[in-house]
Amino acid sequence: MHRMKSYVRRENYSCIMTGLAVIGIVLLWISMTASRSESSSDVPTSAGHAELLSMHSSLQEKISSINRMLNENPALKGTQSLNAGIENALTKLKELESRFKDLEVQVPKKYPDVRFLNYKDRKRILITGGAGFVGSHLVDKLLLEGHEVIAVDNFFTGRKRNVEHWIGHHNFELINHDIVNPLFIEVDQIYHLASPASPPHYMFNPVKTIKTNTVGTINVLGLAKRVGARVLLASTSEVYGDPEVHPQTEAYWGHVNPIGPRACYDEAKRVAETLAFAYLQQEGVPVRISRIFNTYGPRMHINDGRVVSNFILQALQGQDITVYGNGAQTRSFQFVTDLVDGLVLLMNSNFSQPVNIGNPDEHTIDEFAQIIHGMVGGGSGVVHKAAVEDDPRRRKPDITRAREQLGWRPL
Ligand SMILES: O=c1ccn([C@@H]2O[C@H](COP(=O)(O)OP(=O)(O)O[C@H]3OC[C@@H](O)[C@H](O)[C@H]3O)[C@@H](O)[C@H]2O)c(=O)[nH]1
Repeated sequence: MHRMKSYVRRENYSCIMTGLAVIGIVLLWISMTASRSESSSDVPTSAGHAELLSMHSSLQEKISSINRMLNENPALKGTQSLNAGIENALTKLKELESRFKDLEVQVPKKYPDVRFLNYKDRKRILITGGAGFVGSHLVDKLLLEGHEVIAVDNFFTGRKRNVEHWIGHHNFELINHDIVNPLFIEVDQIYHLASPASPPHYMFNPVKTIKTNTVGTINVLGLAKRVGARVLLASTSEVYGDPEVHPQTEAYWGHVNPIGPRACYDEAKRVAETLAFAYLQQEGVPVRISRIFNTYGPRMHINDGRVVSNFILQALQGQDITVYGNGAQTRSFQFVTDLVDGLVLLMNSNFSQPVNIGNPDEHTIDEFAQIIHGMVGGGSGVVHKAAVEDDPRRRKPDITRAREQLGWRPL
């Protein structure tokens, strides 16, 4: 909950910061324009820069001469030569703006510092769904550790802005590709995360969700077989369905309605696990299977539709917090960087059985609504809406296996 508090504060803070940033950018632009003309001799010169500065000073001269003309003879206002002068100045101003844009692109980008790994330790790692909420945090971690990362995404729920801070970095590549189609690429490891994960998103196009998790998984496992890569499958706590065992251990087979609205995700992820095991047993592909429980953190989309972002958004906007059903259903939430640490530990372990990655700190959704309300404050009430069909009533991971096999637990 300590993590949750700082997350909520950060979300609140980021709204204010966005506004300040916009104002800042405008002020910065103005000050850059002014300071470049004032201190042209101090500015380091490149060909484009020097040209820009001379354009700028000639523009300034022109505007001063127009002003001089105006001051000396106000009767000139509206004459042909003055109009031509102003038009000329405006054209030059437009050119100047476009040169600024070009130069901005040329300014070398500052990237986060990445560790140096020698060629033996450095891996080429593919992340399907690499521009998504979890995928982008994994991109950060693996790049910072010094690996080469190729992120593949079809941008259905992923966003370029989640990884834009790495675009252009020599260790990073972003490919717009739908994993339902085969991919030919040489890699050492594959984190297979591609799939919508929020219930409203995966229910939006159930057939596509099934294809992504079945055909997409076959493509990933086939690729791993061809190039000898290791695969980590992002499975889910939803393979337990509406569980009759509590807390859920990996040995529990689950309780899923095969034709319910959640089946497109739950059953497709179950098939994905089956496929991973078949490729392990039949083809010897090294696989790792993570069963990911509810997760929250930065880069969750504002319209993600899951409970954490919905409640925070509603509370920030002073709207009623909408609890589906009676609010007695339970969940436990882990912070996204804990999850990503667990995924990397699992990938690099020798363990091929499924492993729960989640936080055992369980709360009812009603309690959770109160927690968010308490943190954000404001005038929101809590209202109960119709229950969601097949909504799991209790969910809490047993993480004994993760602790014993990986030495992992949420911080
Ligand atoms: O606005 C809301 C949203 C959700 N909820 C409730 O909050 C609980 C959690 O719902 P979420 O949509 O966040 O997530 P769910 O637990 O249903 O599914 C999630 O499970 C684990 C992951 O693998 C997936 O990311 C996702 O499928 C549910 O009981 C849901 O009915 C609300 O009461 N109000």
